Amino acid sequence: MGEYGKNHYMPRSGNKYSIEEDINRLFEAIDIRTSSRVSGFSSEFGRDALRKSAMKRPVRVGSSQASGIGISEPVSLKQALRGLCISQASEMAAMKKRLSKPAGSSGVSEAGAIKRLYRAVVVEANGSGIPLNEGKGNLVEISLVPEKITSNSSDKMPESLQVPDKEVFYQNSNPSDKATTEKAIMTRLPSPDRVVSLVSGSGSEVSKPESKKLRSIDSCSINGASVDSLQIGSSSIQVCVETAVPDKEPKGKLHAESSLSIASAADKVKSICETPRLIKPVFRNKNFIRKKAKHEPIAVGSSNSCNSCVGNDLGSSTSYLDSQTQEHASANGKKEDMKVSPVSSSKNDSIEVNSSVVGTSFKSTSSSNCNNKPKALLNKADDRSRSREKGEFSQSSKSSIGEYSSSTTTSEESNMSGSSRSGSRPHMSKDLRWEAIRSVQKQHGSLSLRHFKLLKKIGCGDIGTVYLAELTGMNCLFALKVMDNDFLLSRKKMARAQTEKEIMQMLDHPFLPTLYAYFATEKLSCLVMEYCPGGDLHVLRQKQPGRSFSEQAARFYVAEVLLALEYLHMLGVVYRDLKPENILVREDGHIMLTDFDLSLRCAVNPVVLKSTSPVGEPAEKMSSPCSESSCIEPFCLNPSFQVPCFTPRLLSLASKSRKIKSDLATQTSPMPQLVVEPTSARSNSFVGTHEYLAPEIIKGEGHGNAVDWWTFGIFLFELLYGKTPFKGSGNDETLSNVVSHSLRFPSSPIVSFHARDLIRGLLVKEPENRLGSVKGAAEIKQHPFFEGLNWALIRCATPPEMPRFFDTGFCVSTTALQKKDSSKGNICRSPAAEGVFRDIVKKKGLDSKFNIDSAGTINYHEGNMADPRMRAASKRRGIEITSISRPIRPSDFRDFDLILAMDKSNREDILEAFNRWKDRETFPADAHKKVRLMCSYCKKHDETEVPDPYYGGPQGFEKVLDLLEDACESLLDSILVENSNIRSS
Ligand SMILES: Nc1ncnc2c1ncn2[C@@H]1O[C@H](COP(=O)(O)OP(=O)(O)OP(=O)(O)O)[C@@H](O)[C@H]1O
Repeated sequence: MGEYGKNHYMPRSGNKYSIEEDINRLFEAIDIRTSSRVSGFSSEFGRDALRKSAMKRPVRVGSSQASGIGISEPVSLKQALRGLCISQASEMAAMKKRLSKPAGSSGVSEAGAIKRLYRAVVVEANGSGIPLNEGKGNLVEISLVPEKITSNSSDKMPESLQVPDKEVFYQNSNPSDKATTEKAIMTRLPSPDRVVSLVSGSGSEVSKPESKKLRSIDSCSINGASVDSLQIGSSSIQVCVETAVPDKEPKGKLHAESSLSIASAADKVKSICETPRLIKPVFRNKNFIRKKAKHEPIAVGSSNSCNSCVGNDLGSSTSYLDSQTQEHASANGKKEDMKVSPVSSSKNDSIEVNSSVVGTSFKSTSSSNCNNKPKALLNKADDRSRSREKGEFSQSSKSSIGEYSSSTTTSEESNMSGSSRSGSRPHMSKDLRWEAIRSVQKQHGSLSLRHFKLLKKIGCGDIGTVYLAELTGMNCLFALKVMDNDFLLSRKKMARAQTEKEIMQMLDHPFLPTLYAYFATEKLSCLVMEYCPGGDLHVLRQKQPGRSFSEQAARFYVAEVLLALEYLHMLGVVYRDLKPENILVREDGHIMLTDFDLSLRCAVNPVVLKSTSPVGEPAEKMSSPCSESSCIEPFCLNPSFQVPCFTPRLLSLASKSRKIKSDLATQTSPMPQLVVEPTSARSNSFVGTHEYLAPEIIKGEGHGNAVDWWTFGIFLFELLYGKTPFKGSGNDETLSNVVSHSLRFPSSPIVSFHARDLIRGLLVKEPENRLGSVKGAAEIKQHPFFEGLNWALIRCATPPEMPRFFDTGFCVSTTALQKKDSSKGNICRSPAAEGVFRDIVKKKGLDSKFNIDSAGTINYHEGNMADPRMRAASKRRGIEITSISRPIRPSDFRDFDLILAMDKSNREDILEAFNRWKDRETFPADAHKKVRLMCSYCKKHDETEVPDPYYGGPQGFEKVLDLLEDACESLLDSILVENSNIRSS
């Protein structure tokens, strides 16, 4: 990690970043004679020479002269391997975890994985005698196949869902194909477990610690090539050195090959996402295109607004939910089940439910929605619903189209390893939501719908309805996606639901959703996900001046989306439905890419591409390794925050031609590049959203990973210009425009050259020439539009916009305060005390961060009080922070000294509680007047937008706590004075 690691992690923890050491040791242990061969190898790592050599030719494995990964380019391979094993965005989280754990405590060793991976590559390269990359010449392929999460027995889908699900798979296949494919699946599966897992697809966790461990390497020979399969956490990495693999599979024999490929071991390392082209898309497909219900205003209780709306069956009206909410408060679980059951006549409600915790979450910086205020969230969700109903913001004309060719899924399934996967994810096992889920499971044996209180319907999609739900008794909020099995079966959407669930089970990334649990009954299937209170980017864009984001904000959002897509591609998932509507805003302002039911799953073959250098290219044009410790490039050894390393400097020259640009990018990246892109993925499904559909999908030419880079271009365009580039008056015209119209940029708003250049590179109609299609996200990240961006730390960056409402409420008390006031029993909060508090924060220049609510509560504008670090720090200081997930109660005013109400929308609740409390308690006579005064004070500060220097960092917490402590003390003094006044009067 070099300076980077030292600067940013070591001082805090005192630990070293072990992965780098491990890698270094690994490389030292290998007899690398680079220096003798490479002239000019003078620096510590011989970077100059390495760079030159790297630029001349791609990596050659097994060749006699200085070839082989790690021999001619040890540094770059090292970096490449690191990049492979830890996606850059999650690297931070992984490090955090490592640093917080005692050495050796983790079952997963990324360094170990790298070693093994490296060993496998080098051994193969040097000694196997296997014909190496004859056809491809210069590529070492490392297959990274996401491992299928298997179900445990309790995670099986209901019987009724299994067979029909297969039917969905094969809906468009002829019987013989189906039989072949089924047979192929069965042939490949070694154990009944796997059959269950693949057929039911109801995989879920096995969150046992040992399953995190690096597994043994299974070796096999595939078509003469050696394949080593190595499992790291959730992924099985298969290392192979194989003969040339065509980038594109030949067309025409797609279906047959699917079946065959499933049966053949070679498909472990090959993409087998071939799908028969069953439907000629383009305009013939338009009958299948229908508007997605979610884009229609939520019609309460209407049946046609959303076919899949479980909520309709449930009685989806707001009033219903409200009443349900109330009933929940008093009724038993049975009643809840009945309410939730879509056809309640049967009271099924047997909601037997085989639940399973899927894994362990991370989200270290984002607050958990545990202990929040459901009511507040309810209000917020109400607001959002109202907005939709009014068509104010979220009325999007963009509807997803999901027309699958069925065998895609089949082949994808076959690619998933059937072995058991640890449910544990390498991040934040301490997430309160996991604890809450586990606790309920422990208590009741399993998790079911009756354990959730549905607070609000958030929205309705193509395959299900999403509710804001509280895990009863746990003060934890989740988004609960409820799908009606009968509906899914009758509409042949079971495969989509299955795909979504299976993909979500694999995810462990800051910008992708965490699936906490999955359970199903005969009637319903439910996904328990992380709840995002910030709405979606479509809505957020509409709120911007001019309905478009500033370039800075757009850059932030697209960068986070890029990292999410990169991670998905590494897992072999082509997302296919990128659009602002599918990007939710977390409460910390960072994004979450959702909705995977249209995604394509396939194998991915990581490729280490060695850069080539044109003869005579002056060395100065190549980015030099950073000697000045000023590089922000995560792969750089000397990163810093200002000057990007390896960023192409000549790209502007290349704007005339994608080809030239790509070459230049290669030239300026002297290191071999690791490309983990599902480049050979192919599907003929007609899926996506009209305005976002890539030309190759519309033309029915078969598509692969490049569709995500097309949609990425449209997405950036829309964020910047407030509209998509090819939108026509109707869907047909839009599709026609996509295929035939050239890209034009509106004259306003003014958008920078770099942004336009990036869009131009992405919106190339031929997928093979599109930016990102060959080298994936890495290529896009290098574009000057992103210059200066610190990819690894973006999750800690301050988002352009925080959700308007903090949907969390916190009550604070200090033990000291309570003791001091024990004589009185009740602490009487007074406006005078609040005045003192206000003065203090004002004096400290922090009055825009804290204000006093009309109810006399103190609002803290930024930061996340629920963060476990915050809690731990406050505990050390004897301050107790209790986060609550319910409306404020009158007694809270007695029990807590400070009530930090994070959600301004629930002010009325607070005021009501306050008034009820005050009626029964002693209170100064002028309270009402003061309350009014504070109200106007509050209003003023509502409008204040302040940067957030305290957000996210430990020092920030400390400062907040300082402030809090001061405030508490002052408050106490005033309270005591006030109380004694009251007593004496
Ligand atoms: N985790 C979440 N937190 C908050 N809101 C969510 C969450 N997941 C989904 N939503 C919202 O719920 C609504 C329905 O989502 P859902 O994914 O079911 O439908 P969709 O996005 O229309 O996708 P599809 O129809 O393809 O399933 C959307 O408005 C979405 O923004």
